[in-house]
Amino acid sequence: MLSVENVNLHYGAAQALRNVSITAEMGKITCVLGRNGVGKSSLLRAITGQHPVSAGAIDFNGAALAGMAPYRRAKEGIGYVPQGREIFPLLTVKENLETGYAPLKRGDRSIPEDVFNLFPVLRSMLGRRGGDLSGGQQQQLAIGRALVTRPKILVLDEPTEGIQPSIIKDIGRAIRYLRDSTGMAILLVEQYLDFCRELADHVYILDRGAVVHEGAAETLDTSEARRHLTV
Ligand SMILES: Nc1ncnc2c1ncn2[C@@H]1O[C@H](COP(=O)(O)OP(=O)(O)OP(=O)(O)O)[C@@H](O)[C@H]1O
Repeated sequence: MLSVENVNLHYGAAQALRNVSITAEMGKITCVLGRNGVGKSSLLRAITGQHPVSAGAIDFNGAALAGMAPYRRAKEGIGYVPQGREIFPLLTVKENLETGYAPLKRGDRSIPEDVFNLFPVLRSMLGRRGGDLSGGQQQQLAIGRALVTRPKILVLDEPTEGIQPSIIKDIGRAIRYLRDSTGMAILLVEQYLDFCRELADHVYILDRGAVVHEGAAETLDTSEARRHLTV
């Protein structure tokens, strides 16, 4: 289980997270909803080690993460799919996937078959440059690359952003499959309410850097959620 407890995060004098506490359980999909600029990416940066926290604790399966370098967190099993995909445009699809080998021992360095079963387009495009892929294909590649690291928790930053509906469906199917077949934890930040409601087991709403709602997905009050998602 991932546990974020009373975390504050600052950019200089500006506070982006205020006393944020969330948990993401193994075998469950946890979704953090919020509109632009409320701190969703900052929360994931705190979890993956891209930005230091100013207060609070982050634990994953008993290991304290705060202060740990991002590559060490990857070794602990934190797989990250960043906002905007961050694909290497001049590397091939295969090479992009192989960048996920970095936290693995030499003997474990292979691309799991699941990556191609979930996203068959990646197999057919292995020799193409990342930059030649469509946005949806790049999103699938970014998820595939995170899966190469053999994560115990997959952390995704707005995977539906700018993606066409058919690929959003594929990504939803993949996330559900990963929860059900591997028992990994999945933590998703989103502003797409319907995607989140269909997939999530547990939902948080973030507003102005603070958690303003927490509960089981089936009890989510959609009109309250919409209120927090509109400017
Ligand atoms: N590197 C930075 N330096 C200064 N302020 C930042 C930085 N990154 C984010 N912020 C500010 O912190 C706040 C939270 O940003 P964050 O990116 O976490 O929000 P978000 O919910 O992920 O939004 P989006 O959906 O637009 O990515 C915003 O006010 C943003 O302007």
